[in-house]
Amino acid sequence: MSTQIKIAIGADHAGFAYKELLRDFLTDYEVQDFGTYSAASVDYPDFAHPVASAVENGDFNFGILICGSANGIAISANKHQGIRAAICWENELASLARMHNNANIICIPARFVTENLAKEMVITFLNTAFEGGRHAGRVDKISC
Ligand SMILES: O=C(CO)[C@H](O)[C@H](O)[C@H](O)COP(=O)(O)O
Repeated sequence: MSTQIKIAIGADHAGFAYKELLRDFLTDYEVQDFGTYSAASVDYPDFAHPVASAVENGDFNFGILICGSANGIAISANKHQGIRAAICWENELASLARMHNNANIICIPARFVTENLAKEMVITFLNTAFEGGRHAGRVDKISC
């Protein structure tokens, strides 16, 4: 059952509409909204860091972050030791981010993907397992 999976979601103003959409779409999951709560201009690190911390400390299984390009949120989230945040703009990338990188946050570029693709990528991300094997040692080497 996917109901026990806890997801932290956050966005800046560029990702606000997609954040609202995805939060309401993920009815089978326990989702906590870390903001932003309007389309007013904000700074993406103010939302990326709380989501990353919440995943890093184990309170949430996965994070979803959304901004315009996804670069700012990914750069911010990946400052956290326990975070592997992957920018995805095709469904296969969402799958590979889990299978090969054991990514725990999906970063979505709202200005470059459709709403339907964002939904599809999130479902793929949440339902794809890490393959381990040859990828496990590589993932272990990421931390420095
Ligand atoms: O990654 C980003 C910044 O590095 C995001 O795309 C932001 O959403 C973007 O920079 C916001 O731009 P705006 O012109 O202030 O709307």
